[in-house]
Amino acid sequence: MLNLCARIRRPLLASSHCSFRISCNLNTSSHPPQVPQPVDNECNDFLPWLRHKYGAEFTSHLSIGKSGYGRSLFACKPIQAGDCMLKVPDCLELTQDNLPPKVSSLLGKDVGNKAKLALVILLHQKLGQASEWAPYISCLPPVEEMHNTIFWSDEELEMIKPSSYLYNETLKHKDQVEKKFSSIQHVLDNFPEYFEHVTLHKFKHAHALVESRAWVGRRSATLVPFVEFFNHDAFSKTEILYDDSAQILQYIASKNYAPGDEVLIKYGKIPNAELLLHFGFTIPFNRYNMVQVEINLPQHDQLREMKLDLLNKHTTLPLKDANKLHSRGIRYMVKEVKSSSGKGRGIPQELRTFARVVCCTSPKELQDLALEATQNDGRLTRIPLKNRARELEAHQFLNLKFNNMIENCNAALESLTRHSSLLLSGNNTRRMHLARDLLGGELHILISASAWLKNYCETLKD
Ligand SMILES: C[S@@+](CC[C@H](N)C(=O)[O-])C[C@H]1O[C@@H](n2cnc3c(N)ncnc32)[C@H](O)[C@@H]1O
Repeated sequence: MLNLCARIRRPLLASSHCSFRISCNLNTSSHPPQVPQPVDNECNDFLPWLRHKYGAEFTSHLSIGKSGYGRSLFACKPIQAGDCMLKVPDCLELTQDNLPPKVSSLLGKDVGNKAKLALVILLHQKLGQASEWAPYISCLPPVEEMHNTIFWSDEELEMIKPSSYLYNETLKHKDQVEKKFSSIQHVLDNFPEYFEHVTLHKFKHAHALVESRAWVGRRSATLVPFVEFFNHDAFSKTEILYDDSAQILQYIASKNYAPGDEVLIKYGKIPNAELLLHFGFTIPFNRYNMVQVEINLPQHDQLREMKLDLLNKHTTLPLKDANKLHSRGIRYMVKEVKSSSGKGRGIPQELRTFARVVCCTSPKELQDLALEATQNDGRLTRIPLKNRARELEAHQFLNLKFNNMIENCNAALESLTRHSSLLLSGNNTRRMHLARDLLGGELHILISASAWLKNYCETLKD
């Protein structure tokens, strides 16, 4: 997996799950909502079920309604900053432990938490009204309402091709889910009473439900009815704390809410590519966006081996496996560069190092770089190349790369605009907007990086 994924490895909703004691002023008396909530008739059975199962106080501060993001949680009475809006005991979780032991025992060690939780969903779907979780299971969105890129057709995926990270991750993800399905096939066959008619398509749906709704529990992935109706706001400061001794998750308001206000939480610092992959949505002007830049050492470069060797010895890049570089190039994640004349934060130092090495034309230059690295902290080209012409060339090389990406992105966005009138189905239109949001965000980053590089090159010409 790329760094991007590793860093925010919580496609399951990020829970703080920290050991923390806090005194809460959760009022345990049951109040009916003081203001009408946006109506959600499909949840008619769910709230009474929830209150019956977990007590009326569970929903004393928040209630379910409809928002522009699907179902959402709304304040049903005034909430002050610092109030505990919701207390969730461990017992409210649906986990892999809900699989019958005879099913679990047949699952191989290679079957992960998410696949197991997907099986839990499938099992309860099959049980229908006989399942004690039926009111909750029936509230889960159907596949037609999900836009995670794993569900996009080849044609739809073409729209996001210039976003090489998302495009490649989607293909990888599809492949992984298919492999997971193969690894549980024998279990599905063995227990038709639970899993009859479970197809790859149904498994993908259940798996995507887990990815977009489950929390990383202390032991495994967990689904938490009601809690999963929190939608994402990158600016939300709602605190999520875990009281170890009481084994209760607590949601602490960071601001005041009036009855009827939508209450959102922050899933994490998630760029649009990840939001689209795991949750099926994007946010405009997402400040966590990143673009993947993929570059390679030209095959015809006579100094290629020497350059590879140098990069392997003196960088902390994903260069450990030089074969990877041979075949696929190196991938860097680039963020927005805030100021075209500032320090260039956002263009990774390693990317500039790579460009400086690529542009060397003699063994002597490479040896000098190696010497400089050993004389300093062991890392390559921490300072600009002494040879200004070469420094200029390296950054022009990079800028060329960025400009090509800008062109591709622009062309894709133009094509989306041109074809928008031809797209008739609802999903297509929605996905086209998502693709536009994604590419628009990436274009913004590429332009900012290119502006910085252009400016830097100008300073070298002075
Ligand atoms: C954990 S669920 C939240 C409840 C969900 N809205 C529902 O109707 O069940 C996550 C899903 O909600 C939607 N969602 C959450 N935050 C969103 C946002 N800021 N913009 C658009 N969709 C959002 C996405 O479909 C996402 O996969």
